[in-house]
Amino acid sequence: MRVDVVTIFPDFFGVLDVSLLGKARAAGVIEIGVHDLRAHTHDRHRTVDDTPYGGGAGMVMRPEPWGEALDALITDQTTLIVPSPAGHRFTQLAARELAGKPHLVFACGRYEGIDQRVIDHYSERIEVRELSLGDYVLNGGEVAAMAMIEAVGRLVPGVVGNPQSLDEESHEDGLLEYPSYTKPASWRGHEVPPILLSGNHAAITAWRREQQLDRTARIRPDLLGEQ
Ligand SMILES: Nc1cc(-c2ccc3ccn(Cc4ccc(CN5CCCCC5)cc4)c3c2)n[nH]1
Repeated sequence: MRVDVVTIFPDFFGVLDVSLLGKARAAGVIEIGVHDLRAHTHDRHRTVDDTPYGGGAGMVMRPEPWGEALDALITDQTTLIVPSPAGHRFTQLAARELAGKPHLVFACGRYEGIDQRVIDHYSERIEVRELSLGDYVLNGGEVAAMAMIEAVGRLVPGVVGNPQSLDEESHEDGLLEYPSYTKPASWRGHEVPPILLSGNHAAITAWRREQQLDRTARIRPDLLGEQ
């Protein structure tokens, strides 16, 4: 898989070299390119924003630099992802879908967002997904893109050491995960649930499923309704 990111803060993505994805990059499983949007401006002040038509607070990102930057990256194999507070909710299902794509390009906006015509233009040519990380407003798309790149990247075969662990984690089966414990068996008066020390794997599996259902009902009843 190849991932390209366009942003006015390219240094923000330096951390990808040290995280789990750093190993994936080194292994050649994932290629990540980070591109400075300002390299596609041609005025003295390298302007990427301007005032909104129709008035309103803040500034909007100009379409021309985006068009030049994205034209240099996009092919018919590309899925363009535009983080946005007004996007579809990014979920584990979306992460799984995106993990199967050959090429992702993340357009990280700032200010009050990107001129809508950029999304409209590329939607005529390739798959474009406006995706929200959650119901809160960030200052730009970079944090959202970083989260999405990590959630997607870890699902790409060869990135995570133990693929089975991916099957047992939260949201993979639509439920929250069961609680986990490790040594010591007793810690500050807190004991590990005895079932987990029993060696009875059928009973342990049943207990873990019950914990998933109980936790999901308590903490995320919406997930049960959506199933
Ligand atoms: N899940 C999530 C993703 C983001 C996200 C993603 C990308 C960008 C690019 C810019 N921002 C900041 C911002 C601030 C305020 C608004 C609202 N404003 C209302 C009036 C009309 C204009 C727009 C929109 C964008 C971004 C924020 N936040 N949260």
